Amino acid sequence: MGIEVRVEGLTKSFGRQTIWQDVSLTLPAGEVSVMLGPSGTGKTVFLKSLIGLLKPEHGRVLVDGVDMARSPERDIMEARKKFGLMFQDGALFGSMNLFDNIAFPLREHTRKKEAEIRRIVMERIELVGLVGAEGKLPGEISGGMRKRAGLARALVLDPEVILCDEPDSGLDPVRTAFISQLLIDLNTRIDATMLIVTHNLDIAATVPDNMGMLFRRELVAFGPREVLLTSREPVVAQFLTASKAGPIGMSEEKDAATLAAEAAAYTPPAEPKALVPQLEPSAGLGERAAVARRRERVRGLLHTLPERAQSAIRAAYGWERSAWAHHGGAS
Ligand SMILES: Nc1ncnc2c1ncn2[C@@H]1O[C@H](COP(=O)(O)OP(=O)(O)OP(=O)(O)O)[C@@H](O)[C@H]1O
Repeated sequence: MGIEVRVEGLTKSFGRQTIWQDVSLTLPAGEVSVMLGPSGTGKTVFLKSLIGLLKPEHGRVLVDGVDMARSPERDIMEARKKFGLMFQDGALFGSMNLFDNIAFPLREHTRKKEAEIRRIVMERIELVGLVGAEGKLPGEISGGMRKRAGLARALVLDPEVILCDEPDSGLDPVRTAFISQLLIDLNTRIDATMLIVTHNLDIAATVPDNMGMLFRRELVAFGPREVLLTSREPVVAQFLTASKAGPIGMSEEKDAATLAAEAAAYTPPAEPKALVPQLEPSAGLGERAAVARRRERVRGLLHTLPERAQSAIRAAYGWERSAWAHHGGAS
């Protein structure tokens, strides 16, 4: 099973530019989470901070007892092996065929024999549906295939946490739907903790157990998917309905007063988008282990959530409000 990643009070700046500040959240073990946010809000910087490639000035990122921001570099390197990273463009070596690209981390970081490497690589190639393409160069395949190859490479070291940076970028809606299904199936098969950074509203609505949003140097919210999907917070509602009206504009450099005035003047649409069900694993894979764990976790924190989110969660799990009130918990 995947491991929990705990982020506490994280602040990252480049020179005098604060990217985000005081970000706290926990990626629950084995669950799928999505981080949304307009362009340039520091989502990629956040992913890099989680694995210790960038060093935030304040706060901690706790992974199995190691602080990825401040522990000795040797411990960070060791903890980084628990992560699998899927970059936007697949980050494949153009001169290597897919097999060698996917085998690369095994050859670089382990002393495994070639026969064992072949077994692992072919298993991952099958997992992402690329059997037959292993001899091709990245330049000879489609963007969607490159992403799947990037995902296969992220999987060879059996990661406990998988970070995906915009798995949909450059893909058409159909291929995006396939990659969404692949991510859910992957979570079903290996039960890893997953964080997906994306702008894609379909992925946001159908893939994650949990969702967060970065905007204007803050984490606007993070929690069970129902919290954001039912939110009336202007920034969240505008983003999730892809509306032009609201505090998010083309300009990245509005001042605080303009932003506050726009947020105050913004009325969220009368009805938020209807909640669509989360994707189920493909036939034959069984249920995600995360589902039962999440149900219990959410049961425990239900009373702390906004009323709209509570209603949506009760409806999704079939928890009766009256039973909840009478027995102090749902059955
Ligand atoms: N190494 C760096 N040095 C200085 N500034 C950086 C560095 N890396 C990122 N930034 C700045 O941090 C900000 C956030 O960048 P980031 O790529 O994380 O945004 P994002 O939310 O992932 O955007 P997008 O959705 O467009 O990919 C940008 O203003 C970028 O210029």
